[in-house]
Amino acid sequence: MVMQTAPTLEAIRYKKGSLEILDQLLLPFATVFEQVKGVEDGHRVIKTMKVRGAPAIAIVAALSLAVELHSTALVGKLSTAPSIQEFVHSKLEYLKTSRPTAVNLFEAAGRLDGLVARAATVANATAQSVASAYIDAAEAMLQKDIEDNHNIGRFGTEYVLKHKPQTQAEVQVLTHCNTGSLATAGWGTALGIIRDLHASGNLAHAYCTETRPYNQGSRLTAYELVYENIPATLICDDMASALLARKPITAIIVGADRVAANGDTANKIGTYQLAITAQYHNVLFIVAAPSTSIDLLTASGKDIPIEERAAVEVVQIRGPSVQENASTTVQIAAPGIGVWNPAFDVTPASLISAIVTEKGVCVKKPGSDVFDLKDFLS
Ligand SMILES: CSC[C@H]1O[C@H](OP(=O)(O)O)[C@H](O)[C@@H]1O
Repeated sequence: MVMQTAPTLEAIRYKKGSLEILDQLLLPFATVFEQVKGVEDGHRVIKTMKVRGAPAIAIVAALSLAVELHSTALVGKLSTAPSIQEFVHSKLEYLKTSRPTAVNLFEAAGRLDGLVARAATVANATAQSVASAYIDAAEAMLQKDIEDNHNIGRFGTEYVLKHKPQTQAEVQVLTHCNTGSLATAGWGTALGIIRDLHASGNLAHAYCTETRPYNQGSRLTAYELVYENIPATLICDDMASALLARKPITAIIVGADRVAANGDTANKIGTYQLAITAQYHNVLFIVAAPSTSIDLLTASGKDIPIEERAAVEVVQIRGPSVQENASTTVQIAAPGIGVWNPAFDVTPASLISAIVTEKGVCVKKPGSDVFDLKDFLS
């Protein structure tokens, strides 16, 4: 473990052969980076949510295998192109079992698997050439994600400014969960739009929800907003409708873990009720995600697998520990109570105003209740 004293919003640190992730279980109480030495570590830090957020999960999974492949000992052991290909395939299959809902992990695994299969069949392919092809592609994901996020920010800002009510001189937004630098390679998706609105002088105020049970809002998004000096206020999840009734909120902007072909969107639990209240209050409801979050093979939201997590996340709450660089949990529910803890819900396309990606903004065709994402991506 590498201890850090200065706060940082860099959640993934990579250089060839070395990967470190910021342990998000300890934020905002301590900034501690943990080494990810290979696929076993990668799977564990994703499953335990030391790293989380759909794009970050995919990147850390891919880089954990890059680190393992970089080990010359391994390429020495697996001396042929087909043996490396089989090794990569089995490791990617294993990484896919870490968390089920965010499709970015499955998209990255499928793409890298195909790339390695092709690299293994070219003339004169060697173990080293196949390993290098994988490593180069995994490394490219870091830069591509940051570029995509900046484009999402730009397109999202344009959309909000074009569609905000004439009566609102200033933009005020509400966001849910954490979709910022901590959930991506950097900048963020929904939080990237909020950053862009702020950087371009168009944001009057941002509100973020606590996001129970895991508190990505109060622990992570609030931390990022404070760090960036963005004028912001934290609310409890059950205050959202009151906020929309009392304040001139321009838009609710959220991320996505998986967007079905018709636009139904799986995102952090609580997103669905925010979309309902947005429609009731005639507030824009915007989903922001890279195109890798769009799953054209899943027709609608009813086919999206929803992760259910452990009861401890609901009956306990995380706080600072007396011990430096640590956090602890406190029981907040009556012992013995039953718990249901779905990590995500599905917001129907009909409640979503626009889906903002790095390729542009997808809206519904006039008279339609759903999006045509196949057409949008073609
Ligand atoms: C840009 S990240 C998308 C997504 O990831 C979060 O889930 P989790 O913290 O459980 O990994 C949340 O649903 C965000 O909107």
